[in-house]
Amino acid sequence: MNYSTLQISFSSLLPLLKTLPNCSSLKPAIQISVKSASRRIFVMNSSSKLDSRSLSLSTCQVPGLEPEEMDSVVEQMFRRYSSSSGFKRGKGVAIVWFRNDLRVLDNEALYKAWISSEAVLPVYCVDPRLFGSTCYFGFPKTGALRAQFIVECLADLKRNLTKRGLNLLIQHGKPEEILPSLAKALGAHTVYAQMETCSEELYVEKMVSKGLKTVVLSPTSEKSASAKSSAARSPTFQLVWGTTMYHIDDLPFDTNSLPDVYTQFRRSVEAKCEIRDCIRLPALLGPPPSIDDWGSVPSLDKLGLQPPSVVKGMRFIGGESAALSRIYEYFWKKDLLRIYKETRNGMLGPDYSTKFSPWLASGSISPRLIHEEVRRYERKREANQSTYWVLFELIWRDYFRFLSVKYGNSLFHLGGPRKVESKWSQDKNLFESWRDGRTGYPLIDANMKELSTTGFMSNRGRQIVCSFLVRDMGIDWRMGAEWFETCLLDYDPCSNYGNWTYGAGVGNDPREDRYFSIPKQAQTYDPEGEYVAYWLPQLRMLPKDKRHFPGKMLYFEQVVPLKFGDAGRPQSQDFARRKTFGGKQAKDFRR
Ligand SMILES: Cc1cc2nc3c(=O)[nH]c(=O)nc-3n(C[C@H](O)[C@H](O)[C@H](O)COP(=O)(O)OP(=O)(O)OC[C@H]3O[C@@H](n4cnc5c(N)ncnc54)[C@H](O)[C@@H]3O)c2cc1C
Repeated sequence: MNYSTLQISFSSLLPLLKTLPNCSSLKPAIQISVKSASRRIFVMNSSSKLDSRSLSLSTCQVPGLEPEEMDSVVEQMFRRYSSSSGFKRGKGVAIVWFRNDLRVLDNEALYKAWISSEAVLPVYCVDPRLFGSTCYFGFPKTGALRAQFIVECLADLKRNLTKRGLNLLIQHGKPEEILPSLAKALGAHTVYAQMETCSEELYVEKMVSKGLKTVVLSPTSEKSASAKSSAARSPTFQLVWGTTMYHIDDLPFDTNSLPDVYTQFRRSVEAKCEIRDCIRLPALLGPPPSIDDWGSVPSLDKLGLQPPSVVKGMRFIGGESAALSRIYEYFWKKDLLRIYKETRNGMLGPDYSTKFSPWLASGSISPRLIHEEVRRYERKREANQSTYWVLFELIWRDYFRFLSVKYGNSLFHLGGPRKVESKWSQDKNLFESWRDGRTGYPLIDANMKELSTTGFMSNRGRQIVCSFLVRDMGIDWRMGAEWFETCLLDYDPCSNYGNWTYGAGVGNDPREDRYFSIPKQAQTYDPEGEYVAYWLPQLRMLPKDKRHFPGKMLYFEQVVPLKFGDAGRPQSQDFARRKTFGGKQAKDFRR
């Protein structure tokens, strides 16, 4: 029997849908999988037991809500996280430069811009450098899947700002050229933005700040906030902290003395800091200054990328509306928060973990809003280890962000924060077999195929493929980290490079140096081989206990002949490293 997946784009369906009643609020990215033999529409139900015979067909949308349900969730959430009280406002025009904070709710930069002015101009710059190449190995800096996700985030941000009486100006080019010229044209007194911590982003901030200093605002300009002052001045550049759950100013230590052990960090912040409430803005923020051309959300073609299509696995929808809907779906509708701690190490389907990371990385949702929702859930339903554990994981995210402040560029260097000297290979063939999912180890290959097909991989999968690349293959960990940078929807420099340095044993904490044995991981986390059979259909015909060890007959020859000892460790930990060492070392020039 032949199966096929039929992907129907929204634009091709739109003329037809418009003729139907009650379809005015349909959203893009509707994906329908059709089982061609029976014409039965198959939509993967994440909470049902996954049947690997049908799994080759299934694509599921995250969040899995219907458009009407999503609209009503977003409306409710916007009401809950907005303020009804009056605010005293400033004068003139302020600009908000959106970067990795593509949201309206709990956005302090937007709040400060609004409160300090009579008119706010929200701006996003499509910076060509984000679509260049990675630093050492020249992979695409932003792969098509993440680009698509960001484009959807921008479309949603524009919609949500418009609903609040504002709009989003989208311009193509470098922020250091766009923002000063906008500030000059509008006489804006301040440019607000969310603060970043890694050097590529800091470099752009520095250039923006330099550019703004060259702008001279006329003291008599009515648009200027300080019209009363007689001295000519430049627009101010104000950076606002906003990426973490705990605010950097509330930490009980200076970031230079951040504990090097996660547990010490966590215990200390839990005991001594409060998580701030979300910032609440009124429902109406407009009108914005008058702009002739607001620009449009870029197409993937315009970014020089092929539009991707997710034919299997999870298809994440970008934007704040989708993020709020996912919280509702995961916490309230499916009640999965209650069991997160037991399910979080899964690998298959949308519901074993929250899947918040792509929205957190793009800033479509703030961790503080997730925190408030967890507390609300605890009050309304129950507090248990699972509700706590989501916060526990978000503290890991905070920790990697603060570590990037403490350790700076060493996070990207071969020796990592501890400047560990070890020899790595850059064997192209080995690396490509890992990247393309051709190592001959189903658990590795399935995970790598999921990554390139969907832009997502579970935390369990990430730890396993990282360990395999660096410990079994002995490959330069930065090759893996840069490939993740290309592919991940949730790519975040701090979490990505922080986790890779841990995986490679060069992180700040020497005790975080773990080897993941493939047989043991397979037995514990995919005992029936469902996950590998989903991504590698050729394994489906095998009995479940053979799917992880198919031998050469059905599968690629294994590229690294591991000799597993009793504990599932290779007999010599340095086996692969010695065998493959000899590749050219990359020059350590990153960032
Ligand atoms: C090699 C490697 C690379 C990684 N690269 C990234 C990355 O670029 N961006 C990214 O967001 N995460 C990264 N992670 C962390 C983690 O794998 C993902 O955050 C998680 O899988 C996302 O799925 P989720 O949202 O369902 O997580 P959940 O299990 O539901 O956790 C909730 C949230 O906690 C945070 N979190 C959980 N685990 C971690 C962790 N180990 N480090 C930092 N934050 C964590 C995430 O924000 C996540 O959304 C990486 C992990 C490894 C081992």
